[in-house]
Amino acid sequence: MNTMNSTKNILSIAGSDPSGGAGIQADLKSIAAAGGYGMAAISALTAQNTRGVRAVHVPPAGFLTEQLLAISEDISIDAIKIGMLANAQVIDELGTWLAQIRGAAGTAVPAVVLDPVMVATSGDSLLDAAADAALRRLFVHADVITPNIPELAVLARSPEAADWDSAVSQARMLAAEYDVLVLAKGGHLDSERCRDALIDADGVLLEVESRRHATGNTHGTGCSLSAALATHYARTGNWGTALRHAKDWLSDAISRADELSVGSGHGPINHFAGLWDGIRPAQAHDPLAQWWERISPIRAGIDELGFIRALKDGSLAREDFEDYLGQDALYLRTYARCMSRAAELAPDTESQRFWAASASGCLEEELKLHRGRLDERVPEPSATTTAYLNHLLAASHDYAVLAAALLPCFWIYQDTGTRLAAANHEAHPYTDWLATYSSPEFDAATAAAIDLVAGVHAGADARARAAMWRAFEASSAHELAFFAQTAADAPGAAAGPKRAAGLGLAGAAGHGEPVPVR
Ligand SMILES: Nc1ncnc2c1ncn2[C@@H]1O[C@H](COP(=O)(O)OP(=O)(O)OP(=O)(O)O)[C@@H](O)[C@H]1O
Ligand SMILES: Cc1ncc(COP(=O)(O)O)c(N)n1
Repeated sequence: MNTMNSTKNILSIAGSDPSGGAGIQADLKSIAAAGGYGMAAISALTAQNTRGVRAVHVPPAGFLTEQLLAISEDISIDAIKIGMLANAQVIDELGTWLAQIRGAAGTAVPAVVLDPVMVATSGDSLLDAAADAALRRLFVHADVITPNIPELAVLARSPEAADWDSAVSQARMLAAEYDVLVLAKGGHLDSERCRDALIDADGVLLEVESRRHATGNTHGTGCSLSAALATHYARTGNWGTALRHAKDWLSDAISRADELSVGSGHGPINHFAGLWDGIRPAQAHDPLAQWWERISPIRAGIDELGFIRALKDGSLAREDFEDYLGQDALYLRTYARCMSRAAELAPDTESQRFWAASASGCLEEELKLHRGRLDERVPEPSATTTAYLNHLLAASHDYAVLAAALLPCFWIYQDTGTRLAAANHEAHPYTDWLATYSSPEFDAATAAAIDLVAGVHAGADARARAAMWRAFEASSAHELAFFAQTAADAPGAAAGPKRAAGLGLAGAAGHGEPVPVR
């Protein structure tokens, strides 16, 4: 028994998301991030990841009651967050338990935030269509309900709100019908700012807003917001204050979602970004690890390319592979020149040797591989290849910037190659190519290049560091565009070597005149 603890006990009643981004997993993280003690009673099991929901298993509804009673007979509950409920039976079991604990004499009544989860971000249904009436019966036990725009429309029996004013008026109707506070959320609207408002029958009580962060990693934002709201309410006793805290934290967690690297679909938000700043000083002081995290959307984009997937499973058309190798051969010639230039500019012998050896190795080994496959045919450089090479040549005036610009070719190839190599086998049509980029020698060269750039970064001033990051990021975007330039990813593009990536990679493709590559 713990009597000295003023920490609030928060119970999440929700579904499980094994990938950790939504459901009880998101709730427990959000509760902890908000300073609460988290508990979880599981209403349903999902098999899902960042790409979608594959299956749902709902345990017998009575077992939810078993879990709830085990908690409420022992532990004082300060607030409850309710999420996915799956079907009417589960909802009714929960309603019975809520009526019991909210009506019990002599105990404090826990606040209840109900997130009426109906459909996942991926579009998969998480609530039986027949459960609508049961869900509405549950509202009597809730203090706040937090529907998103489509859920609000279903509950208000109206067409989906296309603007904020319509969302507010639907929320107001709902608040009046069920005598409950409604948190209207603008995440699904097509607006620059993300507005949310706490609304009762008379109108808006409080509106909060944040910048709309440019990320696809918003899986579980609704779960996280409602769990944080319940926790902050238990701590402060004020819905307005609780919403302000929850929204500020959520906005930060969304803005730093891309620092995580979880899955290739809609990834989770970064629940502990603020906390980790304090307890992961090594990470915070490892700038190259931060660069690597910051380009995670680019890396995810490469993994998703049709070219990479076809290369992995061996289904890539030979013509596409040869188109790619042709561009790569052109690229490597100038890349080797740029490494020679880095050797020339290098401030110490060791760095000079590294770049010179890499330039030589690049010409000997990689062009040998290409010649074997390309039969000495050398194509014209594509606009995408040209743009990447122009970027490297433009960086060649400054050693620090050039070193940073050269790094993604090592690092991204090594990283992508490691995953491609896992699919390699003797009969793979591109087996020698896959083997080259996943060799221990290439791993060692990549590690040496990272160390070398980290050393340059450590000795650079703030301005030079910013320029290094920009060069690294731009090269990474060029890597993505380079991989994306085959027919596998640009089916509508004109055939031939000039086809540019059709992926909206503005700034990374199609600029400038061809560079002298020979
Ligand atoms: N890109 C974004 N940038 C900033 N805030 C966002 C973004 N997307 C959503 N939000 C915020 O996240 C919260 C949840 O919003 P949303 O309307 O998407 O609910 P939801 O659909 O229930 O969430 P989800 O289904 O993604 O878990 C709201 O506070 C919303 O304003
Ligand atoms: C178990 C569970 N609960 C809720 C959601 C909704 O979250 P999102 O809309 O972000 O997919 C989910 N996907 N899984």
